[in-house]
Amino acid sequence: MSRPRVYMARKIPEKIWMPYKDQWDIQMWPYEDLPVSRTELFQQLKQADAIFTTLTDVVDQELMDNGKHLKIIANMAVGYDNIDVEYAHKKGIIVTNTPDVLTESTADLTFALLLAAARRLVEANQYIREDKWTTWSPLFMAGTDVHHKTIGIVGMGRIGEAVAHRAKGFHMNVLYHNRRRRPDAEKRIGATYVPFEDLLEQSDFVVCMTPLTRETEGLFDRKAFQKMKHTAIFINTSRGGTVNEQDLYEALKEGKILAAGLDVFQHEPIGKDHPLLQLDNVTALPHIGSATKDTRYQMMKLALENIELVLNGKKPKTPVT
Ligand SMILES: NC(=O)C1=CN([C@@H]2O[C@H](COP(=O)(O)OP(=O)(O)OC[C@H]3O[C@@H](n4cnc5c(N)ncnc54)[C@H](OP(=O)(O)O)[C@@H]3O)[C@@H](O)[C@H]2O)C=CC1
Ligand SMILES: O=CC(=O)O
Repeated sequence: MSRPRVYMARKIPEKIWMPYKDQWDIQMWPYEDLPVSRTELFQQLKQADAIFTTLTDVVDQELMDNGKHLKIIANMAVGYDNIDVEYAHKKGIIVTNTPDVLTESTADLTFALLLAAARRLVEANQYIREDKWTTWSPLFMAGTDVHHKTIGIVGMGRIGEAVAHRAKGFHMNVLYHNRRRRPDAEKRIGATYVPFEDLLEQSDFVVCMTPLTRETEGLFDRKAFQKMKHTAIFINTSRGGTVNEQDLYEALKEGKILAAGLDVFQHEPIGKDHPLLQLDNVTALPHIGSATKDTRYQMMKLALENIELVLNGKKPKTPVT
């Protein structure tokens, strides 16, 4: 009997896929630091029973129509906005993601970014490297306090709640907004549910932690930034598409808000000429929310476990429904 064909759209360490090498006919894109080309993915899909994707791989109708044997798309990410899930389901293709295993690492990074933006860590580091440090002075690199301030989390899901736990450690007042209230999380954390506009008006730190959907696309626009305090700091570790970047640029430039910490951008990767990088009050990271070795290995393993289950006719651990 022929082995199922599994296409890995990104090179991952051998130790992760080795356990499957006798069960599957594994084909792999040969580069770790370069996304698979669309042409290659299109070709590979003709024969693949399963594909392992990352968030850089757009899997749309045209590609799926080419996947005559395709049973599962296993995305190595909790977000799945790169995949047309509705169409996959119509065709009976299972889509899986990697929730939970990355929650704590992403919350750590989100809070680190919040601290870095508030206390101007990157700017200060750059200052010393450029040999500009001459003396201590009373308001030199003076930032914003985090402790005892109000944090507003838009998207109080798995990662949002983990961020809230960290905020509590800093004695912060936690507000949140979701489409649905979460009384369980309110009790666990001591968080308060508020309408979106109230969250914007009352928060010292506004953190976006929603998935990118039709509803959240461009959620943070001129109107939203205008509602925020002039002293507010905006943090985004969800997806760049939730923000209108032109509006954010103007809000930061005109002092409508104080600063931003961004791990994600509308079109990634961005280059050094990106308008937001011209502003000192932006702390920017290259989409590294879940980037610890342990977490990334767990994400890869979970994606492969999902493939194994589906190819063996079983339910995957973490299906996207
Ligand atoms: N920067 C990085 O490297 C990483 C980024 N991410 C991003 O973080 C996102 C969240 O992950 P995770 O916490 O696991 O996901 P969850 O699904 O657990 O949480 C998402 C939350 O967003 C809320 N939400 C959805 N739509 C809206 C809306 N229109 N308005 C307000 N709230 C909304 C949901 O509540 P409700 O349905 O009630 O509205 C839910 O509570 C991922 O989708 C991904 O895009 C994740 C990991 C790493
Ligand atoms: O952005 C990362 C993810 O897992 O989603």
